[in-house]
Amino acid sequence: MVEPLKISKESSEKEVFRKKRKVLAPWRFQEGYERWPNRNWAQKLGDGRKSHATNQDLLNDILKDGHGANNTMYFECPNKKINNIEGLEPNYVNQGLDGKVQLEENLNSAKDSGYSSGNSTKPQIMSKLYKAVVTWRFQPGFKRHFPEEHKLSLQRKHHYSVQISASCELAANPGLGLNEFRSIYRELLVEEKTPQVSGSGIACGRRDWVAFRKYKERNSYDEAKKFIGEVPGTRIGDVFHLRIELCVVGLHRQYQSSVDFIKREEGNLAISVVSYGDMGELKKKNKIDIVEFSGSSVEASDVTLDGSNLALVRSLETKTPVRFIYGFTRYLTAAEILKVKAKRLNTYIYCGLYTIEKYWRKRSDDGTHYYYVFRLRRVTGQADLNIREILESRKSESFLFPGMYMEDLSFGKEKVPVSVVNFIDSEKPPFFKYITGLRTRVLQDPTPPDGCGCTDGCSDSMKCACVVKNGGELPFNDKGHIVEAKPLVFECGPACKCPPTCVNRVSQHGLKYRLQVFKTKKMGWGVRALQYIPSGSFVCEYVAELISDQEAQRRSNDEYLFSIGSNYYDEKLWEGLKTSIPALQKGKISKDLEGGETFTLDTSEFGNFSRFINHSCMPNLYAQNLLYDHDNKSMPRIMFFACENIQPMEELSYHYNYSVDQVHDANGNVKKLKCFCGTEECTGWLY
Ligand SMILES: C[S@@+](CC[C@H](N)C(=O)[O-])C[C@H]1O[C@@H](n2cnc3c(N)ncnc32)[C@H](O)[C@@H]1O
Repeated sequence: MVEPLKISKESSEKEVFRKKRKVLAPWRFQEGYERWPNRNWAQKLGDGRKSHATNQDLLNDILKDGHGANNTMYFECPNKKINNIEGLEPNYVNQGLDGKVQLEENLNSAKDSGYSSGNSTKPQIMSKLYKAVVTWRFQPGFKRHFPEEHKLSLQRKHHYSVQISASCELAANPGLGLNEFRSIYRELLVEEKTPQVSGSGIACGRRDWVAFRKYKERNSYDEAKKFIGEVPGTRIGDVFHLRIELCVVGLHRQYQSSVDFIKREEGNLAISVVSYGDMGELKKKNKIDIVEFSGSSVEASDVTLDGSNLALVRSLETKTPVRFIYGFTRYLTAAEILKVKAKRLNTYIYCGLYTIEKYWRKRSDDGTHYYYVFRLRRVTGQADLNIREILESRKSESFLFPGMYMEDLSFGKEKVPVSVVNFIDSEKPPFFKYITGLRTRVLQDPTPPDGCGCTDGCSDSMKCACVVKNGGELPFNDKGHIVEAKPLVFECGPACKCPPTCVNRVSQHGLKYRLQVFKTKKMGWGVRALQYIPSGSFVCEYVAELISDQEAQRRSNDEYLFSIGSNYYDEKLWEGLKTSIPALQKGKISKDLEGGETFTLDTSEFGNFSRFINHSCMPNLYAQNLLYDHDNKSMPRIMFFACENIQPMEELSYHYNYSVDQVHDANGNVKKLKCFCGTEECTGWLY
């Protein structure tokens, strides 16, 4: 038996403060149901923070309230056997971490750190506690809510301001418009299905068309605004990969026709042409001073000039300069097809202004029809252009093949692949071992949960033992959405007689939504939804290595620690919610919690994609304590449920629940980290 470790007054204050701050919020969420934050609760939290001038005040307050009575920290009991239970990673023992080695490791590190059984008041202890940098990590947290109308009005405001600034700047620099268009297009590229947009004459379903439609909706795009000669903001050598980009920047405003024109009283005047070249031929001669453009074909008997041919002839007659854009086609490799979701890639290069010198009628090779050929000469004095170099460097393609793309971060371990994209740079996600079940050596002797005996459904609150454990109410509705946040949810488990389809088995079936890990601009990697996720849906588990808090203190990387703790008994935190969970009623404190031992999940080395979910001050997920395969209440699983409807491409986030000025570095100095969640509610700091 390892003696309990008594800790210094200062550390016990910290411990108690930590417990006090583990807050779960009293909000309910159902599909489509939103509500304002519980003001009393928010007020209480605010008051709580303000009224405790020192931790000692807070400590006294808590002790008076009867909370935080377990101020004794226990040393991890090292010599218990390791159990494998369903859902837990089975091979941990095989990795050389058997109980004996661990016992020695613990004893050595205890000596190193100044810990010893029954004697922990040495000053070194605090430095060791500080060493792990945070006194508490991100935790099951709270969520402030805004009604849908409020969020919509925020979006509209945001949208409006984008529209204004974009259109003002666009006039001066059409390139800005191109960037915006490309980012819309890239977003569509990473979605698996192209959203359908109906509308006038646009062939729906093509990502480029859909992106253009969205771009036009956001900007005051004037299709009729056409330039003769140079187009402000464009330069010779500009490269494009989508025909529609030429429309966006104004070089060529015809979606499909190769000749763009301007209307004049005397008839249309050609102002730009897009000519498809043979890359092999061009690479050989690399000369663009004189080019030939094949106009539209005509019947053999027809000698009249009309349409685009006539417009080109008028430009010849009036010596109107014509913009010449060369188009080349490249067939993509299998890997590239995956990224661009097309078999060919066109490259359009703006070559400058040309004048049309002459034209003639030519018979097609098969002799069935005629077409007009126009010879164009490049206007002298324009910038040189090396088309070959542009095509060979493929630098311009980087916006389509940026950074990296990975089909499945889990390498088939998840039921639904989790893709990875990086449009910011070429960095790959940091290495970690992907696991889908908790990895642990601290979960010993798990009390097997009392299974229910239901064979005809688990919704009967009188009959189903698991429903009874949940206070007589099923935690999920008939769509499998959680009804409200609870201190702890019990799902049916391995010992239950009900089938896997049971209504009380929701989070144990793994991932079902398409999600994507992506590189954010300011917060490193993040996770986003690729499809709509209704409020209340189970999204994912924080799958990690489960370690004791003491072990967490020893770990040098604190970026991926999630303190699970146990806040079930803090009734104040559950005000307004039904907390009639029998196992959590006073007087029924289980043996798991008697010692007050608390645990942490660490995903720095082992974990799933949830390690990349960032913090937000206005999150769309919340962390729910949940048990199904064991009964140890000090080690609940952390399950993320959607606390609002999540739209495709929306970043997933939860509230890390840190407290400003409560995070310390190895020397005990307060550490600070700015928050970049960018929401209306942002407090500016993560901690
Ligand atoms: C669990 S990790 C989240 C994934 C992380 N972005 C990454 O690239 O691995 C937590 C770390 O992400 C960063 N982070 C998460 N949310 C943030 C936010 N709202 N603002 C700034 N940084 C954030 C911080 O560096 C934090 O320590």
